[in-house]
Amino acid sequence: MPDNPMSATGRTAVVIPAAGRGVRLGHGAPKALRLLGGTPMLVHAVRAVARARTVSQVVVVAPSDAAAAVRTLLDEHPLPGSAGSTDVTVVPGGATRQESVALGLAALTGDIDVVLVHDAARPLVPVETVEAVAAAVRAGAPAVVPALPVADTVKRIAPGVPPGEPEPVTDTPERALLRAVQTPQGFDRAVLLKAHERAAGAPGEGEGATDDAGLVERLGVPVVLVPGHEEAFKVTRPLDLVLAEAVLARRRATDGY
Ligand SMILES: Nc1ccn([C@@H]2O[C@H](COP(=O)(O)OP(=O)(O)OP(=O)(O)O)[C@@H](O)[C@H]2O)c(=O)n1
Ligand SMILES: C[C@](O)(CO)[C@H](O)COP(=O)(O)O
Repeated sequence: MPDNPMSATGRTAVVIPAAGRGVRLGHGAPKALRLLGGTPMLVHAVRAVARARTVSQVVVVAPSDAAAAVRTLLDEHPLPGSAGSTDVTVVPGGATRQESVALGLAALTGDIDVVLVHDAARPLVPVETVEAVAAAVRAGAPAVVPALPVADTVKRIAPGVPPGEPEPVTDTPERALLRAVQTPQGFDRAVLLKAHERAAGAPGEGEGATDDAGLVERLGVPVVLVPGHEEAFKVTRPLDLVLAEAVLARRRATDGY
């Protein structure tokens, strides 16, 4: 039986780039292996996406020197309930997020036609967000991104200012037209593969793209936004970890999470 009623053929996979060092979070193990509520952040992220009924394969992209350790870690934390049937593959990552995602894409099984890319650093994404992104791709959008309005006013600055120098402002984009984007970002598999192949194919092609949708935009393929979720925030700096611990404690107390 297909994993989603909208698809007669393909299945949905999630690639989880987890090969970053977590420099901005500070010293310690690679960020994905840092504990959140006593459990590695990566385990939370895998559970979060595998909870989605539509997801049948998860590819974890591990730090290149820790792929075997990550495999062991995931075996020690089996997926609960019906998520237990999800196929979880581990591959070694690359030097950049973009390279790591490309390595994850190479490990997808042949029958996958919808791919979500989800940061291990967003361990608390609600299952509803994962399902909404996958459903929008299944409904025909080639690239779907969860996003939230921006709370701060954003300034653009001139490039090339040395660190420590005052940064000259060039303009103030209209805030109502800005969105902060999250993951999982969802794609038609062929579109995402083409975007990554183009980025890897020529020097400078993928430069400056900080997310996968940015690479797809460079192909001229339309990208659409769906509502993101405040709890899908990225654990980047130490204060984010404090917030993540608080959200997790609340879920455990109120939802039996
Ligand atoms: N070479 C890399 C770099 C990043 N990532 C992953 O991409 C996601 C988003 O990256 P980020 O939050 O920037 O993580 P880090 O690169 O670890 O953070 P930092 O820049 O502070 O070192 C994370 O899940 C991270 O593990 C990856 O798979 N491979
Ligand atoms: C993909 C992303 O999470 C979307 O907001 C973000 O661009 C990743 O940036 P990072 O600097 O690699 O954390």
